[in-house]
Amino acid sequence: MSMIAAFYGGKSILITGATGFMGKVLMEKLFRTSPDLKVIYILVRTKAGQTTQQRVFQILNSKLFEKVKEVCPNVHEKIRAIYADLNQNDFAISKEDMQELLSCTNIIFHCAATVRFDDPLRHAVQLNVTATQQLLLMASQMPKLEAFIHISTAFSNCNLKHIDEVIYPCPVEPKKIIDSMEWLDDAIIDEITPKLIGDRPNTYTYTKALGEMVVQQESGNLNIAIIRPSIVGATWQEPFPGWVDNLNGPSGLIIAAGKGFLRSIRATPMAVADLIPVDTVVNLTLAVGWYTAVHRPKSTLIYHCTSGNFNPCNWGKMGFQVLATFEKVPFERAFRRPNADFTTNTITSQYWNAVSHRAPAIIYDFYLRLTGRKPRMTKLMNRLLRTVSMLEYFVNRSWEWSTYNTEMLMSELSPEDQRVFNFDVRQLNWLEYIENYVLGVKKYLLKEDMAGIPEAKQHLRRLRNIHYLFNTALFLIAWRLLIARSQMARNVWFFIMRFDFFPSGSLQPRSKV
Ligand SMILES: CCCCCCCCCCCCCCCCCCCCCCCCCCCC(=O)SCCNC(=O)CCNC(=O)[C@H](O)C(C)(C)COP(=O)(O)OP(=O)(O)OC[C@H]1O[C@@H](n2cnc3c(N)ncnc32)[C@H](O)[C@@H]1OP(=O)(O)O
Ligand SMILES: NC(=O)C1=CN([C@@H]2O[C@H](COP(=O)(O)OP(=O)(O)OC[C@H]3O[C@@H](n4cnc5c(N)ncnc54)[C@H](OP(=O)(O)O)[C@@H]3O)[C@@H](O)[C@H]2O)C=CC1
Repeated sequence: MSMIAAFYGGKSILITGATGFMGKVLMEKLFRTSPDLKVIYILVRTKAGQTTQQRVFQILNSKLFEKVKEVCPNVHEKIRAIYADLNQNDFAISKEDMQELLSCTNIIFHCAATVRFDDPLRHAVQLNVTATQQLLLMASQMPKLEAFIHISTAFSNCNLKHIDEVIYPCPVEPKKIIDSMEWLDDAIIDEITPKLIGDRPNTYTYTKALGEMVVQQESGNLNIAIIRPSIVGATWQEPFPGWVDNLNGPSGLIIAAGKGFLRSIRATPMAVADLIPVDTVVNLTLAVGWYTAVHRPKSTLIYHCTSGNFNPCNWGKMGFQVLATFEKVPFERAFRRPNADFTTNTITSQYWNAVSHRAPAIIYDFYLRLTGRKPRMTKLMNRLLRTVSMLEYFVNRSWEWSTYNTEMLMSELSPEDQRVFNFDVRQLNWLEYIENYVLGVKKYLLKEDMAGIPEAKQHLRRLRNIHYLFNTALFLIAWRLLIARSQMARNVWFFIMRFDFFPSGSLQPRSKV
């Protein structure tokens, strides 16, 4: 019997960010392994015209939850969606709901965050720092609370090369930052943002670091742990391989490369690609929840959930396998044949951006205009290049994360728990994982049917022929222009013709046998 699964039985669990990528997998695993849990409270806002209930309904009726419905048929009754907006005071939670949360919650998993790299500092602070502070305040009023698990990121200190399982202080105290956001206007905040984030690449990593400081400073008597995942990717094993539902991290780039938009990216092939499957992160999170509540460590423990030091894979190997998978299972209606490559310096990268990204987009838009349609490719390409430029920081560096606490926890688990809540990435086969990832992107993100593969292959063959035709035409035009203008080119041309059409040493045409 799994001790961890048994621990969550009968518990009331509060999850923030349950509608997000990681939150959904966390809920799924909890229901599947501990169907006798009492209730999962989730803080949900309304979005895209959907009420909180409609959002929950959609999640529970998705493919991800198919297995859950078999083991926990009354899952609808065990999930309690509470309207909340983490940007508001007291999260805009009603008094009754707040009362219930304060009096019943046993465990908190705080997953909600803004993960956008380009968020204005004010918004990123509000969600990643102030909301964390407010949630801690709520937690301190929960008499039954056994553990508070905060999800951070392994990149909160990406300005360092070697990162230990400790909290590194930022120069300006989070409280001062929170206060200043209240009275500074947006223009001034924008001006001071680069100074505040210092050598971090974006507001996301900076505010996640501030969030950790808040957790440390406001922990009081709470049992707290922090989990720092690296780049979270599709599921490895559970509930099935390859599940993914958003474009963050590599997923968006896999689509862009598979559809033929992305042809080149400035990346270091030998740099470690520290990807971690989302189900691995969730297994560690649940194990940490159990350990923190049961063993009550004296201080806040930080767990690195990374793959690099256990089972390293580099971007070169990963990119190669992504391309190999496109050969077997191409995406439908590609713009160009998938043929992306890595460049290692800024000048070649700019060259390829002009030749392989911007020029084809302009030509295609010209064609759209000629055929009376609205041009859109240049806009799309600009957006893609902006996204790529934001991710480049992470594909041109390697980091080392110490994993002492994660390894300690692994050794504390019973063999059954090590199996059910497996977070040992040494067992992960990267080539198989990447193949399933690409397949998952095709099935769950692009919603493409496997039956369409022959047609997709046919489309790629057509694109290849157009490519050859286009190149041949381009060559002939260039050559014709050259011959018209240069005597030397004419001489070379006649020299070649002579060899091709006349036997050596004679001026008689070669007989065609
Ligand atoms: C040696 C041999 C080599 C062999 C060959 C090599 C071949 C190469 C093959 C290449 C194949 C690719 C394989 C892998 C490549 C490497 C991948 C590298 C990824 C590295 C990621 C590192 C991130 C790690 C950071 C830390 C981790 C975390 O803690 S946080 C989680 C990560 N967070 C994010 O990823 C958020 C990023 N996103 C954003 O910040 C924003 O979305 C944005 C700024 C990127 C865009 O903002 P904008 O306002 O312009 O757009 P938005 O409204 O958000 O969306 C507009 C449209 O764009 C789509 N979109 C959104 N995000 C992405 C994305 N990440 N990629 C692509 N597209 C995206 C979005 O859906 C919108 O579309 P429409 O709705 O159609 O308009
Ligand atoms: N994905 C990754 O690669 C990594 C993620 N992490 C961390 O893991 C955690 C989960 O990330 P992930 O699941 O990928 O992120 P997602 O963007 O998929 O999910 C974010 C969640 O936060 C919720 N949220 C955002 N703003 C609000 C708000 N104002 N009120 C209520 N809820 C809000 C979102 O709700 P809604 O659906 O309404 O938008 C969503 O449920 C984050 O803390 C992130 O920093 C760490 C390392 C890597």
